[in-house]
Amino acid sequence: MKIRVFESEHDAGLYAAALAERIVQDTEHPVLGLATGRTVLPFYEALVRLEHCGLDLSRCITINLDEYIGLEADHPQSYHRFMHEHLFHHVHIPESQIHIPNGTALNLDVECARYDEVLNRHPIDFQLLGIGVNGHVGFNEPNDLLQSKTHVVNLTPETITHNAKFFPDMDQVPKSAITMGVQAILQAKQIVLMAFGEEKADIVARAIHGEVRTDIPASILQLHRDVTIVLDEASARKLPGRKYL
Ligand SMILES: N[C@@H]1[C@@H](O)[C@H](O)[C@@H](COP(=O)(O)O)O[C@@H]1O
Repeated sequence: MKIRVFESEHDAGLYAAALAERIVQDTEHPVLGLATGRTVLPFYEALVRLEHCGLDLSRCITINLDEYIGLEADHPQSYHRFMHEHLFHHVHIPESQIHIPNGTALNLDVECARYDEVLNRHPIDFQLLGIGVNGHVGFNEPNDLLQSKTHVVNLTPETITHNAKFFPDMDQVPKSAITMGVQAILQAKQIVLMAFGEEKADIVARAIHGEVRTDIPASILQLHRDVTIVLDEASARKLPGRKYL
């Protein structure tokens, strides 16, 4: 695992986007596995700037990690909306090359199988990840086991509470989601996990340096041969050898 610590989220985003840029330039039909969340915003800002400076993203196929169940695509908190607002509206990736799970599919089992087909056709070259404060990646929540395939997941009370601040009241906070499983994540050629802020310091240290455990899903990344962890000082402060700020 490579660990890179930056002074600002902006610089971290530039670095992570430069890693994606290299893959995009070197691959005929690059497949980008994409994530949502506040943490990855500097990555998308940097990627949009790179495109404006000439990087050709039109050959990219994008596959998002997850989506809430029950939110329409245009709901302000849907991951569809997030991705269009922060990336797809600003770059030239054809809509037909964009893949996000459909959280309003009538048959969610069929939707999960459809998504796995997409993943089989397009193995991921570059997988961007954030990390939940409980160690989840995508919405692979802490559990006794980790599911390999795309699946429906009941969000943990911790995740629901964490998300509540984005919704007007508790009733509207999604309680379940569709998420890619750990197989497609681990099969990505290269993985970049970003984390910022004091609240992630503990889980980052446990995921990177602790045991590989299903109750810390991100720890499974220790098994992958090409993972870069992109941090700021605050999220890195509990890593061995770093001074407390
Ligand atoms: N499903 C997403 C994850 O993919 C993301 O990593 C996490 C962290 O979000 P943030 O970056 O806002 O802390 O949020 C959600 O739970």
